[in-house]
Amino acid sequence: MLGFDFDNAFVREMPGDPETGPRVRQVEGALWSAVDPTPVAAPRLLAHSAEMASRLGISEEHIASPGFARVFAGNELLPGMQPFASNYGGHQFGHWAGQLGDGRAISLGEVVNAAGERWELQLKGAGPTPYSRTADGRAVLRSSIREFLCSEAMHHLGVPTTRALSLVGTGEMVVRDMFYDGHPAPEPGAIVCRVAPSFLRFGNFELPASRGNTALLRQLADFCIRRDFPHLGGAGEALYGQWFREICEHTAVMVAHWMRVGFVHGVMNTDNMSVLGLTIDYGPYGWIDNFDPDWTPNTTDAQRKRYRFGQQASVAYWNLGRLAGALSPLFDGVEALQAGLQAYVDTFNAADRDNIARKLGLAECRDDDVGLMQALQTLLRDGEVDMTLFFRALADFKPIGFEPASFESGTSAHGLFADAFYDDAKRIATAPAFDDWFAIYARRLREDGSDENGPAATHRRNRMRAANPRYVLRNYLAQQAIDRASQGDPEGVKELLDVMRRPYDDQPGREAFAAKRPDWARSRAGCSMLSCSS
Ligand SMILES: Nc1ncnc2c1ncn2[C@@H]1O[C@H](COP(=O)(O)OP(=O)(O)OP(=O)(O)O)[C@@H](O)[C@H]1O
Ligand SMILES: [Mg+2]
Repeated sequence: MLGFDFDNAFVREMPGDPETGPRVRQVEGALWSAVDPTPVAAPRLLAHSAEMASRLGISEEHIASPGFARVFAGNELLPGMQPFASNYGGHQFGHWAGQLGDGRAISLGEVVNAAGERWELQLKGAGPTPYSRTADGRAVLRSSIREFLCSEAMHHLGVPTTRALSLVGTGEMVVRDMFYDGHPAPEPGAIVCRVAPSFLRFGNFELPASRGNTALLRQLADFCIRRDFPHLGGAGEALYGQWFREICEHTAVMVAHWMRVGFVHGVMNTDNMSVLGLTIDYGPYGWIDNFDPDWTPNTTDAQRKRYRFGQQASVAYWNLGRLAGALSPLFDGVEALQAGLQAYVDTFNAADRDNIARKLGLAECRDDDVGLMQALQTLLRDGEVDMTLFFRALADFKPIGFEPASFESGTSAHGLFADAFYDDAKRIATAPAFDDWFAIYARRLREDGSDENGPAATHRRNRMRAANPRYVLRNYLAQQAIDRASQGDPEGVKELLDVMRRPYDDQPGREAFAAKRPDWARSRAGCSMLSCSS
């Protein structure tokens, strides 16, 4: 019926909790607990990803049937499904938090599709588990819409990510104190089915390590290598070393993509870091509007801004350090772990340079170009310039015949970028500095042999447009879709998803989705500030 078989390797091969059901508890010596989703009152499919469905071999006809909504609300299990919550710990905001685990995520099973790909299906918001602690195991519609949309938007942007298959309304209300200010209120509930080859997180390894259970740690590491890194060869420490190195490299590539597209994860705790280097846990994330490396959308982190945009590469390194510590019982010395961390640095730097070359339209990134990008970023920050609009427009900059001062006087370059500024006074104040920068940039492009309208310029523009998206999931766009869905109309979610399917293409008639943040959204909840309460 669904066109796939289940092959539940994790629960088959890894030790599980002897107790089943959702009683809250510490679970020692086991990596997962069997627990069923709690049925909901009135499942209703609000949106789905056609790409993910077809990848799994699920037909559109099946998606439209009531059975689909029931299964992906957790009301019905298909043959072969073995629901479980996984047991993990984590460092939250720099501190070891002990056992956390899937408190509201319940995996249904591992699918192997017709192409032989393995995809784990996981419901987020499916009800209480042994790891729910004091919370309810549910998720609200607004946060589920955000997770659903961003998972797919990131995929289409080329950023490694967990995917989303479906968004199902539960027909039940969930009480949340959105700003932790003593005003709890009921909100509609929803469940996302997310999909990934593996949901293993750094925290899955940290927890057995923190309890001194090296045998369990080793069992999990061996399993992860076997299932999720089958291409790695060798044995023993050499194999573990290669594996850790790949985790580091994948993490570096992921964060470099975040920096390229202006994504701020918002809560990079080690329990939210995937060993496959997939973006996971779309909670209080946000997108950069005006370029500001110090910005974080997460209101819980507003004071220290640990997870601000410009800090993400360092935080990922710190997180990998925690993972290295957890894995250290598998190693005699520290060299292999240190080499892995160094591989993170090297991979990130190489990816960052690649970003510079592609975003600026250079054939390659020379040492001086790193400074050129840094100077530009300072200007973008000082001038309060929209990151997405600016880089997109940069492809149309004409280096030949560019005269300094034209930026200020309103000809040439200026016209291209005028729309990217949020503040007129700042635009005027930074105009001379932008002029200087464009003069250097124009010279640099001419050195690269860019012609005005010939094939070299076309090639450069196409390359830039493939690195600098026209459409990103701006915070206010997601909020508008949420507002509509909260009134009972999910069409806004579907339309936004459709726009985000082709983020690098100009889509005539959809200019509004590329518009910079409107004034009303500057300080509105959900648009520039996101609560962890989800
Ligand atoms: N409503 C909830 N009910 C039960 N547990 C929750 C709830 N919200 C969060 N948790 C748990 O709190 C911990 C940290 O939460 P965090 O916000 O990082 O994750 P999350 O958004 O629930 O999910 P994930 O990381 O699976 O995407 C996790 O163990 C998570 O399962
Ligand atoms: Mg989480």
